[in-house]
Amino acid sequence: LCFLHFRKKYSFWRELGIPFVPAGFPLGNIQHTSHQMLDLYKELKGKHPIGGVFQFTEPVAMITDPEMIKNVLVRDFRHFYDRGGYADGTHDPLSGHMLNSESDRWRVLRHGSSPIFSTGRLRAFFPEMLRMMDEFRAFLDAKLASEGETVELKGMLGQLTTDISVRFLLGGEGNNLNAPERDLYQAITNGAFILPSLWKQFLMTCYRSVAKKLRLRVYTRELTEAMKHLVAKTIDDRAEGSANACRRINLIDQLLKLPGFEGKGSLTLEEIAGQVFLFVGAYETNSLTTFYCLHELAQRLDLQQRARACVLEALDKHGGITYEAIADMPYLDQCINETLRKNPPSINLIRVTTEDYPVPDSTGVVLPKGLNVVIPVYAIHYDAEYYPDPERFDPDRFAPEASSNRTPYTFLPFGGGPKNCIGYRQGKMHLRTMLAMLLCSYEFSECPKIIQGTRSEKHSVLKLKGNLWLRVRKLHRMG
Ligand code: HEM
Repeated sequence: LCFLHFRKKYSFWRELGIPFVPAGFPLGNIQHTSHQMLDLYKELKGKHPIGGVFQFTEPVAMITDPEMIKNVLVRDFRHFYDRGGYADGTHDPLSGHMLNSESDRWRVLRHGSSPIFSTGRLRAFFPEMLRMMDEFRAFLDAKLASEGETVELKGMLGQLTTDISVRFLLGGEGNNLNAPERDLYQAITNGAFILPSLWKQFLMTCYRSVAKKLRLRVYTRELTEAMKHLVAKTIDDRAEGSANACRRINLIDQLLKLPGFEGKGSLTLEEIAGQVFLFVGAYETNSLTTFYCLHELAQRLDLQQRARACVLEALDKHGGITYEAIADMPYLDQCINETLRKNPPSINLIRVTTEDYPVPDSTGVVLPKGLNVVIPVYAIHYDAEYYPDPERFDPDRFAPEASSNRTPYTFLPFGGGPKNCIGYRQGKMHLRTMLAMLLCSYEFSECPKIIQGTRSEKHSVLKLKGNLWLRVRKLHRMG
C-alpha cells in the first residue's frame, strides 16, 4: 500500500501533463541549495511556464516564466494567498509569525505592522541611524588602531544591524557592540529561518496533522522563553513612569493595538514574541548584503571609487549626509541591486494555491488547491538570458536604461505583490546609509586571510558559516 501511495504521489505531474524532473523517495528533488535549484530550473525552463518538481513526496510547481510569475505574485494573487509554511502557534509560538500566517491572520498582522515602516518614521529615525553609524566608525577606528587593517567584518556588521533593528523596532537604547543582551540577539539571528531536522521537515511538509499531533517544534523552548521575556520587559519599560521608557512608537505598540485571534481581545505575549522574532531576525539580511557589497567592491577598486564618488557628489549637492542625499545616490543603488541579484537572501519565493487555478493559455491544466508553488529567485538571477555572464559583478546592469529594457519579474530579491518584503523601503534606506558612510571613511580591499564563507545548509535563507575578513584602510573622513 505504501508503495502504491508513493507511486501515486510521484506520478502527479505526469497525470497533469506538465513537464517534470523525476524524483526519488523520500527526499524528492528540492532542497534548499541554490545550485540544485539552478539545475532544476535549467532543466525545466522553456518547456512550459510551469515545471514539476518534488519536495520529499509532495509535488511542487516551479514557475519558470516571468509572465506566469507576475500572475502568481500579483494578477492572480487571490489564488496564491498563502505560503503554506508550517506553524503551530500553541506548541511552538515563535513559528506563528507573519511569514507563516495565512488568510485573515496574515492580513491583520501585515496591516497592523505596516505603520512602523512609514516614510515619517523612517525620516524621524534617520538622525539616530547616523549617530549609530558614527559610533560604529569610532569602534572600527579603535579596532584598526589596535589590531591592524585586517578586520573580521561579518560579525561586526551583524552586531551593528542587530543594534539598528533593536532601536528601530523596539525603541531600545542599548549599544549591541558591547551590550549584555548580545547573546540573546545572537541567538535570535542564529535561530531565525532555521530549518528543522530532515525527518521533521518530512513530516511538516507531507504529514502536517501527524507533525501537529506529535507537537513538533522548530524553535527551542529556551529561545521562546527568552523572546517572551524580551517582549514583556519592553512592555514594562514603556509603562508610564518607568525610568527606561522610550517614547518612540515601536513595533510592540503597534501589535498591542491589534485585535486578538480566536475571540481574544488582543494578541497574546507569545504571538507578539513571534512577530518580534521574525522582524529582528530578518535584519541580518542587511548586514550580509552590506558585507557582500563591500566584498565585491574590494575586488574591483575602480567600481569602489565610482561608488565613493557618487556618495561624495550627493553629499556635496545636499550639504552633507541628509535623508535626501541618501536617496540620491544612483550608482550606490546599482551596486546594492547587483549585490542582491548575485546574493538574494531568499533563494526561492514560496506560495500555495488557495483555490483551484486554471493555468492561463494552457490546454485546460488546472493546478489543484493546496499545491505548493516555488519561484526560483536565485536561478532566475543567474539566467544568462536576463543577466549575461551572470557570475560577473556588474552594477551597470541596473543603470536606468538597462533596467527598463529587462524583462519584468526577473529581479525579485524582495519578492513581489501584496506579500512582498514589508521591510523593503527601510532595508534599502539602511543599506544605503551604512554603505555610504563606510565608503566615505574607508577603502576596502581583499586580504589573503579572506575565507569565502559557505552558505549555511541549516537555514532557509542566506546565512554564512565562517568568518569573513577584508582589509580596511582609513581615509581622510569625508562625510
Ligand atoms: C536586504 C534586505 C531584505 C531582503 C532582501 C528581504 C527579502 C524578503 C523576501 C524575499 C521576502 C518574501 C517576499 C515574498 O514572499 O514575496 C520578505 C518578507 C518579509 N520581510 Fe524582508 N527582506 C529584507 C529586509 C527585511 C527587514 C529589514 C525586515 C524587518 C524589519 C524584513 C521583514 C520581512 C517580513 C516581516 C516579511 C514577511 C512579509 C509578509 O508575509 O507579508 N525584511 N523579505
